[in-house]
Amino acid sequence: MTQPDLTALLNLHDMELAAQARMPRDALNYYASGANDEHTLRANRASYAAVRLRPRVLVDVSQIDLSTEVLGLPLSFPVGIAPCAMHGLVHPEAEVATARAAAAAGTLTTLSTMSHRPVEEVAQAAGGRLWFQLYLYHDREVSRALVQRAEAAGARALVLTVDTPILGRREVMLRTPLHLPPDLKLPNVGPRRPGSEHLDDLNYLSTLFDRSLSWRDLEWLRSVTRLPVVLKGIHTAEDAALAAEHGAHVWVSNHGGRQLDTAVTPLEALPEIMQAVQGRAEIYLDGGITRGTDVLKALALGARAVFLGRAPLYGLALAGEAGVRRTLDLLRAELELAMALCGKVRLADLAPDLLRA
Ligand SMILES: Cc1cc2nc3c(=O)[nH]c(=O)nc-3n(C[C@H](O)[C@H](O)[C@H](O)COP(=O)(O)O)c2cc1C
Ligand SMILES: CCCCC(=O)C(=O)O
Repeated sequence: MTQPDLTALLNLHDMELAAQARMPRDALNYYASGANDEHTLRANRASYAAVRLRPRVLVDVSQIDLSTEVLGLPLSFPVGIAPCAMHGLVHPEAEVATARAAAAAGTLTTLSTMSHRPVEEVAQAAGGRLWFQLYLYHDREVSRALVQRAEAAGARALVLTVDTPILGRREVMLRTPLHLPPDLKLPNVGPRRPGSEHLDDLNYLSTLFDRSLSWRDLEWLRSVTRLPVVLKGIHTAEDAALAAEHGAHVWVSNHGGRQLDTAVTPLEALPEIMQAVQGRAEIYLDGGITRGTDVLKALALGARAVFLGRAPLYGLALAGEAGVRRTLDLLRAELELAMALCGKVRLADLAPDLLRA
């Protein structure tokens, strides 16, 4: 297929529609779907639109600084890439292209355990701008080896996903199951189905995850790594407080509406979480971000940075590294414009008073 004219795609919605028109049906279903009735999937996006801004005027906005830091890593703007499985379904360079684009944009990628490229190769492409997402296996020795590989490769944090003891019920995928190409291996995944040459389906993969995972296992994780730990999939003040007590950072997320349908949206959950954590941990957020004003609202409520799940995948499907770069550049430009129109010149100026109560 010919390369699309990226300059004609003016925003992340345009990118999404253009990508969807080119993607194989089963991959599209896998990327786009949410759980059950997809209420949370839709609500994630709608919750940004429902919040109104209170812009200030007559502020000198001739210089706008979008830079920040996450766990000590400087970012050129507060938007990173969330871990998504299997980038190879839509582009041969897979996670390597995504990591290169993020690094070139001065931000970071979170590599999924379920990636098509090995963590060592992606770490090299990411030039140090890499976090590693962990699904914990029943077999702790397999997980220990994976954690140590990620650490040795140069990942700067471990993102333990805590909202997926069992895969959510994505009914679109039950109707059209994802065909996992046997030639695409998952090089960070340990055990294979006995007697099988390849990892055949998502539900089988999810049976490798340890459903008994609990707060106690954080001690174990600490015993095998010195990297900072971020818990991804926190929805409540109670769990955010526990995360902080366990010395972990907090990634507010409902897994892009793919796990528990009708779960609270990240923007709704953020205020109680900020209140509970009281600065003891860094707070990030993902889910439904497609506009610069979405980023602005999450930061105004206290998130240090936000992450994109599906949007970079659509960029990747369209044009590999250049497509992911376009996704990030569009959002950066929108954020800068939104800051200017709100009379804000640095991220530290963003506070809840920017939003109508
Ligand atoms: C196709 C796909 C695969 C995903 N794979 C993972 C994964 O392997 N690990 C994980 O923690 N989250 C995974 N997620 C969830 C994302 O990290 C993120 O939480 C979510 O996509 C954010 O919502 P957004 O897509 O609306 O930006 C996946 C999401 C999608 C869409
Ligand atoms: C078993 C793979 C899970 C990947 C994932 O987290 C998702 O599809 O949302």
